[in-house]
Amino acid sequence: QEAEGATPEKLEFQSDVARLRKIVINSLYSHRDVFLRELISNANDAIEKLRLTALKDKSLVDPDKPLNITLKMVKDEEDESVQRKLIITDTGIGMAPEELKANLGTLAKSGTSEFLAKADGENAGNLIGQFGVGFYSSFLVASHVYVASRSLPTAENPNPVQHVFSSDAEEGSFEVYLDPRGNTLEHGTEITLILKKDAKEYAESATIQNLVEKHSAFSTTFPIFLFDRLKEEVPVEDEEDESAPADAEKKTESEDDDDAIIEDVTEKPKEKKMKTILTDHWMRLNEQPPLWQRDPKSVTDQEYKDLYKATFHDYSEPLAWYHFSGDAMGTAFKAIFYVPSHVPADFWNSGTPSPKDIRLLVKRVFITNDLGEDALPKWISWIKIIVDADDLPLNVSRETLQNTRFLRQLKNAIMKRFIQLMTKIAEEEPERFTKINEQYNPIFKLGALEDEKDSTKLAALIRYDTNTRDKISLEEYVSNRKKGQKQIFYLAGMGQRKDDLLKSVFLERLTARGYEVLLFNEPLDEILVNKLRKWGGMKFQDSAKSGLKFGDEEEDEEEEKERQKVLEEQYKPLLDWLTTQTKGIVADVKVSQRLVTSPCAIVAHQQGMSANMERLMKAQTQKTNAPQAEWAKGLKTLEINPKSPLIEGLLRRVENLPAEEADQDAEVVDEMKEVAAILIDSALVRSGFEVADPNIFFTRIDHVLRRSLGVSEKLEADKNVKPAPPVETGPLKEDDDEPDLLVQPGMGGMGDIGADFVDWKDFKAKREAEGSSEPEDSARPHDEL
Ligand SMILES: Nc1ncnc2c1ncn2[C@@H]1O[C@H](COP(=O)(O)OP(=O)(O)OP(=O)(O)O)[C@@H](O)[C@H]1O
Repeated sequence: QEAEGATPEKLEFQSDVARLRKIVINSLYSHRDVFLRELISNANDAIEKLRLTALKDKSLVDPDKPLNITLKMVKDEEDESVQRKLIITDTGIGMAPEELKANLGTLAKSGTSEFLAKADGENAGNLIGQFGVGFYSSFLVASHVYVASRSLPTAENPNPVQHVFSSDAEEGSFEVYLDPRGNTLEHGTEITLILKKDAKEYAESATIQNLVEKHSAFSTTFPIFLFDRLKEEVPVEDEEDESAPADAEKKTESEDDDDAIIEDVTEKPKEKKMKTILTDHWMRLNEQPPLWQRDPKSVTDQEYKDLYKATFHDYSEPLAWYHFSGDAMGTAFKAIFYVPSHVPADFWNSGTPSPKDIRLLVKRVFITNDLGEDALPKWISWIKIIVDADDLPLNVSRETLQNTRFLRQLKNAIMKRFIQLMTKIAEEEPERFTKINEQYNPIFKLGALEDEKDSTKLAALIRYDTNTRDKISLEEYVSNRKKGQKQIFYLAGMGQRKDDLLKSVFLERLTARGYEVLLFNEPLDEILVNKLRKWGGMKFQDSAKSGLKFGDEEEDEEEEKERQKVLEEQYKPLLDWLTTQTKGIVADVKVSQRLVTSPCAIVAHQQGMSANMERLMKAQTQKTNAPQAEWAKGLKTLEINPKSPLIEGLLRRVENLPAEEADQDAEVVDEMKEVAAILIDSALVRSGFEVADPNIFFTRIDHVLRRSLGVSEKLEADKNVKPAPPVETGPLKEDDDEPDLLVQPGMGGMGDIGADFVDWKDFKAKREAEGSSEPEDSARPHDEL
């Protein structure tokens, strides 16, 4: 009687699988070793799944059955033509027939479509390192793959039957059928690779041992056994016993009685007959205890890196790691955390972090990698950790775990160690730290903002560019302060390049005098200094705000005050006049002490909002604290540079105005007002603010340009344009092959765009009266656009 499912069901691979298999088979030849790592990793996952299921329902799994991975090679030493096989078996969760179809016949893996998209354009060989192609890598070495699998019993199916998935490397289809051998597996999966002719070495014990040691020693904490048939030379036992000394040769040295008779006994080399026998061994390959259980002194860097790659499926090397033991709530644990080569691409976009890379084990057994959203604060949620606790109850659920003080203490221990590690590297290995900092500088900023307790320690790790140096710490800034300097100067311009920041008006005097200024161009910079307020006893001072003090003012305070007084008197007419011109834009007009070359700048008050903050607020939300924000925005001063020829010129013009308004020439006054308005608007732009109405700003510039070119300010552009034809009725005519032209031959050019509406009929009549036969006149050249 034929059992159900015994007839093979032939199925086509999903098209993406077919593509992936092709890429794998064709282009990853030089990386084909990876197949074993991928299959062992799948086997480990399957056993971990089984272990977790068994924690919930013990009746499903026989506790006496071992959880392991076995590797077996099948070959005929005598006959090379016999195809060799490698069989990888796990006692994991197994797959039901529909899972065999779905998991191995379709692509559900997240990274694979990305792999496929990239693999089309690039050498896929380079990509394997980044992605790992899972099960399909079997086809790198196998011409045919059989996957026999038996799933765990369930309530609906208390006695699952073993099925086989079979697929040939050459075909785009696979078959799933009842295993004719019956249930050879208790539960789990057995993958038989029929090795290609050129992949014979994968049936050699030495090759397999070497590969497991290289790539998979850390992929699993479950034992990996290799079944090996060893040749051994053993003595032939059923030979007659020849152990008696062979013909002792008696040689009389002397016949003299006094002399002892020395017998020289030479044992004739005993020709023991040997024979070669084959012995079967199950050899444990990953015998070392898991790396985190070992003494850190006995672990090499390479081993740490290999563990990282195998555990977190990241093929780039970690930048740093830390291996430590600790105690949380009386539970001893061992842990290793890793700093990956990159912060995950979506880190800044994702709101609430849900760290997926804290692998919690209890007594070496994997429990979970989902410790919930609060497992770690956002700033460090990217870290990758292995924690092995000594005695948490094995069946802890995620919810219970989340509430344990164990987790809270663990979290604190990890953060503390991370900061310690970074601080140590920063102090002892500056070059290495520079590399880490390239990736993690914004993370340190976020940490300093988020973490109340260790804010200062994290801020000490931040590196800033300045107008005089690159990548310095706040500590280094403080030790480079000038005599008397009590402020840490900074200039903030979110998203601006360093070169642009260096050109800022606010740096003119500071740079000219040789003071160092921190350059901020990331969103968190200004927010962070507002939180820190001080560093090493020095206050942070925005160089674009009032209140800036060099600290040496006292030296020539009197002289300076006198100079300022003279200038203020000299410029009083201009200051007064500008005050009336700038109502509503700035609160004050002053003679500047900070400008060197620029004619003027807009400076925010100490309590006001810097240009950078204004932009930040605008980018985040338009409405936050609207009235306060508006008030803060108003706190600005226009500073004029008394040494600028432009300002001097304006002063002369103001001085020349007749005192009585009635006597003033209206045209001259308008012209001056326009110049003042442009000056203020450009000061706003130069200082990083936005002008209130860019259109008016450009109209004013237009006027000034006309004046300088001697073009009348009243003359308007010709607004006469061809209006659109009347509404078309009836069905739409198909376009013929004529090219689309933006402007028809003989029609208006630039001046037409955006001009006023002119009635179509009037226009047509006018053009006809002018004798135009447009638009057919294709001989005319096209107007320039
Ligand atoms: N030995 C196995 N036991 C049970 N299920 C398996 C086994 N090998 C593969 N599978 C199932 O087949 C699926 C596809 O495997 P594949 O190796 O292609 O991708 P993956 O393991 O999900 O991803 P990756 O290999 O990148 O980690 C797995 O997700 C798993 O459900």
